[in-house]
Amino acid sequence: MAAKTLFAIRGLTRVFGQGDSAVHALRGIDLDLYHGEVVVLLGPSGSGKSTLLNILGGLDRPTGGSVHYDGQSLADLDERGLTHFRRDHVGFIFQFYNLIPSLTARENIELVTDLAATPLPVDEALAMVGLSHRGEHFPAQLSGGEQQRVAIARALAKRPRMLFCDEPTGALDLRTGVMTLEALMQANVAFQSTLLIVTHNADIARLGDRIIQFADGQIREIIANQSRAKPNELRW
Ligand SMILES: Nc1ncnc2c1ncn2[C@@H]1O[C@H](COP(=O)(O)OP(=O)(O)OP(=O)(O)O)[C@@H](O)[C@H]1O
Repeated sequence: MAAKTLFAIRGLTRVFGQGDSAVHALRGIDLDLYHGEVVVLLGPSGSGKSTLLNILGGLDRPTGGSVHYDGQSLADLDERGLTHFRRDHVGFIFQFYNLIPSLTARENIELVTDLAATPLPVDEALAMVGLSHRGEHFPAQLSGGEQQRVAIARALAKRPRMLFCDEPTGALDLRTGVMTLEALMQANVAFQSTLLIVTHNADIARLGDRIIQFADGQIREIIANQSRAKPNELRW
């Protein structure tokens, strides 16, 4: 059976600014993302990776082309519709964890579970990332890797169909990076969440079902990976 398309992206462009100072961040992207797959996006700094994630996640709008999510054109959604799309279907993981410092790990996750349609209980989300014992701690009392896992628990708690991960291990060492990636892969296994992982780290690409090589706002190559590596097999 053919894989179900979650995102259909056609002729996508994004230009920042105008005239001589215009930056063509995306120069015509055609891509399908399939339900339940893990896609790794590799490319040099400034090649447009974050711009693509922001548009797919409903945080930014394209200059041209189209994005359909499960058949729905994102361009047809008003701001309220985009907010619902983000809230109900997608999770974001960034390099710097974006936790609210004055809230405990549990309270940071509750921010999401209070709004989501069918949330995971907070304790289950914490358990999935191996932090059951840390729910009452504040971000400043947690290591970088632990903070990132709280951020992942927060994203997982909405059982997202799509998880966008922008350099999720960029600030972490190997050991904590591996734990972080294992937490992400849990979402893929437990909820069949589609993962789109942006990284500079070519070794992380081995986790993907497909590896997309980006350059200068365009897709240069898409490589299908027949034997996905496990996070604990990676080295960097
Ligand atoms: N809001 C903005 N205004 C103007 N230019 C922007 C804006 N956002 C991104 N750009 C430009 O668009 C291009 C693509 O940026 P983007 O952040 O998508 O690249 P990236 O591949 O994610 O880079 P990195 O790996 O360094 O995060 C860059 O030249 C960047 O300077």
